[in-house]
Amino acid sequence: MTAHSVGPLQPGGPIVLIGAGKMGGALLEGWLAGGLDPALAAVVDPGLPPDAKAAFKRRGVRTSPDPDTIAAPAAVVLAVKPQMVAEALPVAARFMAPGAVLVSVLAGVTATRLAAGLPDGAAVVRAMPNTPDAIARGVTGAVAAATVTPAQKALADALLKAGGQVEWLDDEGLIDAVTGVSGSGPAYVFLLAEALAEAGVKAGLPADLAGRLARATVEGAGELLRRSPETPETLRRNVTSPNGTTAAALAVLMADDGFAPLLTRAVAAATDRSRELAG
Ligand SMILES: NC(=O)C1=CN([C@@H]2O[C@H](COP(=O)(O)OP(=O)(O)OC[C@H]3O[C@@H](n4cnc5c(N)ncnc54)[C@H](OP(=O)(O)O)[C@@H]3O)[C@@H](O)[C@H]2O)C=CC1
Ligand SMILES: O=C(O)[C@@H]1CCC=N1
Repeated sequence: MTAHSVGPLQPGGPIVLIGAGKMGGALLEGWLAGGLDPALAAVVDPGLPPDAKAAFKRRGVRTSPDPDTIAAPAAVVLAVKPQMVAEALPVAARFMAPGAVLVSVLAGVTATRLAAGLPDGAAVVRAMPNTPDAIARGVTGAVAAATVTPAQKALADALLKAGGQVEWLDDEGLIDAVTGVSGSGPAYVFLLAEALAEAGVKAGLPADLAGRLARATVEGAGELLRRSPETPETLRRNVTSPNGTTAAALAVLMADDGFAPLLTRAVAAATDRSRELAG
Protein backbone atom coordinates (compact mmCIF):
# COMPACT_ATOMS: atom_id res chain seq x y z
CA MET A 1 0.00 0.00 0.00
CA THR A 2 1.33 3.48 -0.81
CA ALA A 3 1.31 6.53 1.41
CA HIS A 4 -1.56 7.93 -0.63
CA SER A 5 -3.86 4.98 -1.15
CA VAL A 6 -6.34 3.70 1.37
CA GLY A 7 -6.11 0.05 0.35
CA PRO A 8 -4.94 -2.21 -2.43
CA LEU A 9 -5.69 -0.87 -5.90
CA GLN A 10 -8.79 -2.74 -7.06
CA PRO A 11 -9.83 -1.30 -10.41
CA GLY A 12 -12.65 -3.76 -11.07
CA GLY A 13 -11.17 -4.80 -14.41
CA PRO A 14 -7.90 -5.00 -16.32
CA ILE A 15 -5.66 -1.95 -16.77
CA VAL A 16 -3.96 -1.73 -20.17
CA LEU A 17 -0.80 0.38 -20.33
CA ILE A 18 0.18 1.52 -23.81
CA GLY A 19 3.81 2.63 -23.74
CA ALA A 20 5.96 1.30 -20.89
CA GLY A 21 8.86 3.73 -21.10
CA LYS A 22 10.09 6.03 -18.36
CA MET A 23 6.70 7.49 -17.37
CA GLY A 24 4.51 4.48 -18.19
CA GLY A 25 6.98 2.24 -16.38
CA ALA A 26 6.92 4.55 -13.33
CA LEU A 27 3.11 4.44 -13.29
CA LEU A 28 3.07 0.65 -13.52
CA GLU A 29 5.56 0.35 -10.65
CA GLY A 30 3.28 2.60 -8.59
CA TRP A 31 0.21 0.44 -9.34
CA LEU A 32 1.99 -2.80 -8.47
CA ALA A 33 3.44 -1.28 -5.29
CA GLY A 34 -0.09 0.00 -4.57
CA GLY A 35 -1.40 -3.56 -4.55
CA LEU A 36 -2.67 -3.99 -8.10
CA ASP A 37 -2.99 -7.68 -8.91
CA PRO A 38 -0.37 -8.17 -11.67
CA ALA A 39 -2.86 -10.41 -13.50
CA LEU A 40 -4.98 -7.27 -14.02
CA ALA A 41 -2.11 -5.37 -15.67
CA ALA A 42 -1.28 -5.65 -19.36
CA VAL A 43 1.46 -3.81 -21.25
CA VAL A 44 1.39 -2.92 -24.93
CA ASP A 45 4.78 -1.69 -26.13
CA PRO A 46 6.22 -3.16 -29.33
CA GLY A 47 9.69 -1.80 -28.51
CA LEU A 48 10.02 -3.64 -25.17
CA PRO A 49 13.44 -5.32 -24.98
CA PRO A 50 13.24 -9.11 -24.43
CA ASP A 51 14.65 -8.87 -20.89
CA ALA A 52 12.01 -6.30 -19.90
CA LYS A 53 9.33 -8.51 -21.42
CA ALA A 54 10.65 -11.51 -19.50
CA ALA A 55 10.73 -9.49 -16.27
CA PHE A 56 7.07 -8.47 -16.71
CA LYS A 57 6.15 -12.08 -17.41
CA ARG A 58 7.96 -13.26 -14.24
CA ARG A 59 5.94 -10.72 -12.23
CA GLY A 60 2.69 -11.96 -13.78
CA VAL A 61 2.08 -8.89 -15.99
CA ARG A 62 0.85 -9.69 -19.49
CA THR A 63 2.68 -8.16 -22.45
CA SER A 64 1.49 -7.57 -26.03
CA PRO A 65 -1.96 -9.00 -25.33
CA ASP A 66 -4.48 -9.40 -28.11
CA PRO A 67 -7.40 -7.03 -27.31
CA ASP A 68 -9.78 -10.02 -27.61
CA THR A 69 -8.03 -11.71 -24.67
CA ILE A 70 -8.57 -8.81 -22.26
CA ALA A 71 -12.09 -8.95 -20.92
CA ALA A 72 -13.59 -5.49 -20.39
CA PRO A 73 -10.61 -3.29 -19.45
CA ALA A 74 -11.51 -0.79 -16.75
CA ALA A 75 -8.88 1.68 -17.95
CA VAL A 76 -6.48 2.18 -20.83
CA VAL A 77 -3.49 4.31 -19.91
CA LEU A 78 -1.71 5.97 -22.80
CA ALA A 79 1.96 6.82 -22.15
CA VAL A 80 3.66 7.03 -25.54
CA LYS A 81 5.54 10.11 -26.76
CA PRO A 82 3.15 12.82 -28.06
CA GLN A 83 4.66 12.35 -31.54
CA MET A 84 3.38 8.72 -31.52
CA VAL A 85 -0.24 9.60 -30.72
CA ALA A 86 -1.56 9.00 -34.25
CA GLU A 87 -0.06 5.52 -34.22
CA ALA A 88 -0.98 4.59 -30.65
CA LEU A 89 -4.56 5.92 -30.44
CA PRO A 90 -6.04 3.26 -32.75
CA VAL A 91 -4.35 0.65 -30.54
CA ALA A 92 -5.90 2.25 -27.46
CA ALA A 93 -9.27 2.36 -29.22
CA ARG A 94 -9.17 -1.42 -29.73
CA PHE A 95 -8.92 -1.92 -25.94
CA MET A 96 -11.62 0.62 -25.04
CA ALA A 97 -14.51 -1.52 -23.88
CA PRO A 98 -17.78 0.27 -23.09
CA GLY A 99 -17.36 1.86 -19.67
CA ALA A 100 -13.55 2.00 -19.86
CA VAL A 101 -11.75 5.27 -19.19
CA LEU A 102 -8.74 6.43 -21.19
CA VAL A 103 -6.08 8.12 -19.06
CA SER A 104 -3.51 9.95 -21.18
CA VAL A 105 -0.27 11.33 -19.77
CA LEU A 106 0.86 12.77 -23.09
CA ALA A 107 2.23 16.30 -22.88
CA GLY A 108 0.29 18.73 -25.04
CA VAL A 109 -2.21 16.31 -26.58
CA THR A 110 -5.69 17.65 -25.86
CA ALA A 111 -8.69 15.68 -24.64
CA THR A 112 -10.51 16.64 -27.85
CA ARG A 113 -7.70 15.20 -29.97
CA LEU A 114 -7.72 12.00 -27.90
CA ALA A 115 -11.50 11.62 -28.03
CA ALA A 116 -11.45 12.07 -31.81
CA GLY A 117 -9.45 8.81 -32.10
CA LEU A 118 -11.69 6.80 -29.75
CA PRO A 119 -15.21 5.38 -29.92
CA ASP A 120 -17.92 8.07 -29.72
CA GLY A 121 -18.47 9.41 -26.22
CA ALA A 122 -15.35 7.74 -24.81
CA ALA A 123 -14.34 8.88 -21.33
CA VAL A 124 -11.02 10.73 -21.39
CA VAL A 125 -8.87 11.87 -18.48
CA ARG A 126 -5.83 13.95 -19.30
CA ALA A 127 -3.13 13.71 -16.66
CA MET A 128 0.36 15.09 -16.13
CA PRO A 129 2.25 12.97 -13.58
CA ASN A 130 5.96 12.99 -12.85
CA THR A 131 8.57 10.26 -12.51
CA PRO A 132 8.67 10.19 -8.66
CA ASP A 133 5.40 8.26 -9.19
CA ALA A 134 7.66 5.19 -9.31
CA ILE A 135 8.25 5.58 -5.55
CA ALA A 136 4.74 6.88 -4.72
CA ARG A 137 6.14 10.41 -4.30
CA GLY A 138 4.91 11.88 -7.55
CA VAL A 139 2.41 14.65 -8.10
CA THR A 140 -0.13 14.71 -10.91
CA GLY A 141 -2.37 17.40 -12.36
CA ALA A 142 -5.43 15.86 -14.02
CA VAL A 143 -8.57 16.96 -15.80
CA ALA A 144 -11.62 14.88 -16.62
CA ALA A 145 -13.61 15.47 -19.81
CA ALA A 146 -17.37 15.98 -19.50
CA THR A 147 -17.91 12.39 -20.69
CA VAL A 148 -16.20 10.94 -17.59
CA THR A 149 -18.56 9.49 -14.98
CA PRO A 150 -17.87 9.84 -11.23
CA ALA A 151 -16.93 6.13 -11.08
CA GLN A 152 -14.47 6.51 -13.98
CA LYS A 153 -12.97 9.59 -12.36
CA ALA A 154 -12.62 7.68 -9.09
CA LEU A 155 -10.75 4.91 -10.92
CA ALA A 156 -8.45 7.41 -12.65
CA ASP A 157 -7.89 9.08 -9.29
CA ALA A 158 -6.94 5.74 -7.68
CA LEU A 159 -4.54 4.89 -10.51
CA LEU A 160 -2.87 8.29 -10.32
CA LYS A 161 -2.83 8.34 -6.49
CA ALA A 162 -0.89 5.07 -6.48
CA GLY A 163 1.93 7.33 -7.68
CA GLY A 164 1.41 10.08 -5.12
CA GLN A 165 -0.55 13.31 -4.82
CA VAL A 166 -3.27 14.19 -7.36
CA GLU A 167 -4.53 17.70 -8.11
CA TRP A 168 -7.75 17.73 -10.15
CA LEU A 169 -8.15 20.75 -12.42
CA ASP A 170 -11.40 22.23 -13.71
CA ASP A 171 -9.68 23.89 -16.65
CA GLU A 172 -7.72 21.82 -19.18
CA GLY A 173 -5.91 25.03 -20.18
CA LEU A 174 -3.94 24.84 -16.90
CA ILE A 175 -2.32 21.53 -17.72
CA ASP A 176 0.39 23.10 -19.91
CA ALA A 177 1.62 25.14 -16.94
CA VAL A 178 1.30 22.08 -14.67
CA THR A 179 3.60 20.33 -17.15
CA GLY A 180 6.05 23.23 -16.90
CA VAL A 181 6.08 23.16 -13.09
CA SER A 182 5.71 19.55 -11.93
CA GLY A 183 5.72 17.31 -15.02
CA SER A 184 9.15 18.54 -16.07
CA GLY A 185 10.02 19.76 -12.57
CA PRO A 186 12.02 16.74 -11.33
CA ALA A 187 14.53 17.46 -14.12
CA TYR A 188 15.11 20.96 -12.71
CA VAL A 189 15.84 19.51 -9.28
CA PHE A 190 18.23 16.90 -10.70
CA LEU A 191 19.94 19.70 -12.65
CA LEU A 192 20.29 21.59 -9.37
CA ALA A 193 22.14 18.58 -7.91
CA GLU A 194 24.37 18.43 -10.99
CA ALA A 195 25.10 22.17 -11.01
CA LEU A 196 25.73 22.29 -7.25
CA ALA A 197 28.29 19.50 -7.61
CA GLU A 198 29.98 21.31 -10.51
CA ALA A 199 30.07 24.53 -8.49
CA GLY A 200 31.65 22.61 -5.61
CA VAL A 201 34.40 21.35 -7.91
CA LYS A 202 35.03 24.93 -9.08
CA ALA A 203 35.25 25.94 -5.41
CA GLY A 204 38.05 23.39 -4.92
CA LEU A 205 36.36 20.12 -3.86
CA PRO A 206 37.24 16.71 -5.35
CA ALA A 207 34.49 15.74 -7.85
CA ASP A 208 33.30 12.64 -5.99
CA LEU A 209 33.00 14.51 -2.68
CA ALA A 210 31.21 17.42 -4.38
CA GLY A 211 28.78 14.96 -5.99
CA ARG A 212 28.01 13.27 -2.67
CA LEU A 213 27.54 16.59 -0.85
CA ALA A 214 25.26 18.01 -3.56
CA ARG A 215 23.14 14.88 -3.79
CA ALA A 216 22.71 14.54 -0.02
CA THR A 217 21.88 18.25 0.23
CA VAL A 218 19.08 18.04 -2.36
CA GLU A 219 17.76 14.84 -0.78
CA GLY A 220 17.89 16.27 2.75
CA ALA A 221 16.36 19.61 1.84
CA GLY A 222 13.54 17.83 -0.03
CA GLU A 223 12.85 15.54 2.90
CA LEU A 224 12.92 18.45 5.36
CA LEU A 225 10.46 20.32 3.16
CA ARG A 226 8.22 17.24 3.13
CA ARG A 227 8.26 16.70 6.87
CA SER A 228 8.24 20.30 8.10
CA PRO A 229 5.04 22.34 8.42
CA GLU A 230 7.08 25.46 7.57
CA THR A 231 6.96 27.25 4.23
CA PRO A 232 9.92 26.99 1.84
CA GLU A 233 10.61 30.63 2.61
CA THR A 234 10.89 29.99 6.38
CA LEU A 235 13.10 26.95 5.80
CA ARG A 236 15.33 29.11 3.59
CA ARG A 237 15.48 31.83 6.24
CA ASN A 238 16.41 29.19 8.85
CA VAL A 239 19.62 28.50 6.89
CA THR A 240 20.47 32.16 6.46
CA SER A 241 22.51 33.78 9.25
CA PRO A 242 22.61 37.58 9.13
CA ASN A 243 25.60 38.64 7.08
CA GLY A 244 26.73 35.00 6.83
CA THR A 245 27.66 32.64 4.01
CA THR A 246 24.12 31.82 2.83
CA ALA A 247 23.24 35.52 2.67
CA ALA A 248 26.27 35.99 0.41
CA ALA A 249 25.08 33.18 -1.90
CA LEU A 250 21.45 34.33 -1.87
CA ALA A 251 22.49 37.86 -2.85
CA VAL A 252 23.60 36.23 -6.12
CA LEU A 253 20.66 33.81 -6.47
CA MET A 254 18.02 36.41 -5.57
CA ALA A 255 19.43 39.23 -7.71
CA ASP A 256 17.23 40.70 -10.45
CA ASP A 257 18.84 38.34 -12.96
CA GLY A 258 19.01 35.44 -10.47
CA PHE A 259 17.22 32.14 -9.93
CA ALA A 260 13.56 33.29 -9.92
CA PRO A 261 13.57 35.01 -13.34
CA LEU A 262 15.61 32.14 -14.78
CA LEU A 263 13.11 29.58 -13.49
CA THR A 264 10.21 31.74 -14.69
CA ARG A 265 11.71 31.64 -18.19
CA ALA A 266 12.33 27.89 -17.96
CA VAL A 267 8.76 27.11 -16.83
CA ALA A 268 7.38 29.43 -19.53
CA ALA A 269 9.47 27.62 -22.16
CA ALA A 270 8.13 24.22 -21.01
CA THR A 271 4.57 25.56 -20.89
CA ASP A 272 4.89 27.00 -24.41
CA ARG A 273 6.35 23.73 -25.69
CA SER A 274 3.42 21.81 -24.16
CA ARG A 275 1.04 24.13 -26.06
CA GLU A 276 3.03 23.60 -29.27
CA LEU A 277 2.77 19.82 -28.88
CA ALA A 278 -1.00 20.22 -29.08
CA GLY A 279 -0.32 20.78 -32.81
N1 LIG B 1 9.24 11.27 -18.68
C1 LIG B 1 8.54 12.05 -17.87
O1 LIG B 1 9.05 12.52 -16.84
C2 LIG B 1 7.12 12.37 -18.18
C3 LIG B 1 6.53 12.01 -19.38
N2 LIG B 1 5.22 12.30 -19.63
C4 LIG B 1 4.63 11.89 -20.89
O2 LIG B 1 4.72 10.50 -20.95
C5 LIG B 1 4.81 10.08 -22.29
C6 LIG B 1 5.96 9.10 -22.41
O3 LIG B 1 7.16 9.75 -22.08
P1 LIG B 1 8.44 8.90 -21.65
O4 LIG B 1 8.01 7.78 -20.80
O5 LIG B 1 9.42 9.87 -21.16
O6 LIG B 1 8.88 8.33 -23.08
P2 LIG B 1 9.52 6.93 -23.42
O7 LIG B 1 10.04 7.01 -24.81
O8 LIG B 1 10.45 6.51 -22.33
O9 LIG B 1 8.27 5.93 -23.39
C7 LIG B 1 7.36 5.75 -24.44
C8 LIG B 1 7.25 4.26 -24.69
O10 LIG B 1 6.22 4.04 -25.65
C9 LIG B 1 6.70 3.08 -26.59
N3 LIG B 1 5.94 3.17 -27.84
C10 LIG B 1 6.23 3.85 -28.98
N4 LIG B 1 5.24 3.67 -29.88
C11 LIG B 1 4.33 2.86 -29.30
C12 LIG B 1 3.10 2.32 -29.75
N5 LIG B 1 2.60 2.59 -30.95
N6 LIG B 1 2.41 1.51 -28.90
C13 LIG B 1 2.88 1.25 -27.67
N7 LIG B 1 4.06 1.72 -27.20
C14 LIG B 1 4.77 2.53 -28.01
C15 LIG B 1 8.15 3.46 -26.74
O11 LIG B 1 8.90 2.42 -27.36
P3 LIG B 1 10.21 2.84 -28.23
O12 LIG B 1 11.18 3.38 -27.24
O13 LIG B 1 10.62 1.54 -28.83
O14 LIG B 1 9.74 3.86 -29.22
C16 LIG B 1 8.54 3.67 -25.28
O15 LIG B 1 8.84 2.46 -24.61
C17 LIG B 1 5.02 11.32 -23.14
O16 LIG B 1 3.84 11.61 -23.83
C18 LIG B 1 5.33 12.41 -22.12
O17 LIG B 1 4.82 13.66 -22.54
C19 LIG B 1 4.42 12.92 -18.71
C20 LIG B 1 4.93 13.28 -17.51
C21 LIG B 1 6.33 13.10 -17.15
O1 LIG C 1 9.80 16.38 -21.45
C1 LIG C 1 8.63 16.09 -21.72
O2 LIG C 1 8.08 16.50 -22.76
C2 LIG C 1 7.85 15.21 -20.78
C3 LIG C 1 6.60 15.90 -20.29
C4 LIG C 1 6.87 16.26 -18.87
C5 LIG C 1 8.12 15.58 -18.56
N1 LIG C 1 8.61 14.98 -19.58
